[in-house]
Amino acid sequence: MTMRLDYLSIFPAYFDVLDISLLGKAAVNGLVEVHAHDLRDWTHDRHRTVDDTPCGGGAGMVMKPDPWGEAFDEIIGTEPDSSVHVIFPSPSGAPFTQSAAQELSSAVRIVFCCGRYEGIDHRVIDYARSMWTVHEVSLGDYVLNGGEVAALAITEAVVRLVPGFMGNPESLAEESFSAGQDGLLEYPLFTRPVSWRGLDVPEVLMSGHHGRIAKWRRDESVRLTCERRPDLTDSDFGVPH
Ligand SMILES: N#Cc1c(-c2ccc3ccn(Cc4ccncc4)c3c2)n[nH]c1N
Repeated sequence: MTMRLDYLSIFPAYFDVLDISLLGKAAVNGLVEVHAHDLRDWTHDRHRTVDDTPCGGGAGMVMKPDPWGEAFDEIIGTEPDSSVHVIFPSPSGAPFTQSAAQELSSAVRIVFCCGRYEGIDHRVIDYARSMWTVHEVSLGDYVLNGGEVAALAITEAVVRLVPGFMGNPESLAEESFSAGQDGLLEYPLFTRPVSWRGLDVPEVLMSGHHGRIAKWRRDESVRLTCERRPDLTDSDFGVPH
């Protein structure tokens, strides 16, 4: 099954990068199909205007609904279809999580609506909700200038989970935030040389004792999670007091 990804933006060139690396390979393998669109193609004035002043006053500009609606009609269609997932990156969106990425990895179609300025006229989101499955999501508690970077990050998080994308799917199970990791942060990683600039690989990892190695890794995941992400520790994870 091919996942179709559409990107609506006034800077469609942001998505040229999707031709590179694994994502490019996935497109070649037919796993994903990428289409980037310039929202200004659905404007009709000489200046190709996509924004206007906010109703009720306030700073900045708001993206007009008309170009979005016409782009939706052409790109997605005019009939409701809950199998189409429409993603609006937004600073006021719900935090995007690994479980959301997991859910979206089985979608047949995802449309990213990348706003700029102060944001998109809310009626665009309301209209989209009446037609498709809509996700208003945020990457995190910091401010970006638009939705494109978020769309790229979400794309990578989702597509890497599509069956057949990763050469070794087993590696997914041990990553931070993966279900296989019990929601813990990933343990520290080491490779050769065993000694590097006076720094050595922990002896336990060279012991060949799989039980001890597994315990060290679990303990390190719990330690790191307690230190850096207490919000993820909804239990003691058997932390020794
Ligand atoms: N996802 C996500 C985001 C964004 C984001 C996303 C879309 C748009 C469209 C326009 N802007 C600029 C803007 C608008 C209003 N307030 C502040 C900045 C965006 C920011 N910022 N921070 C995140 N984690």
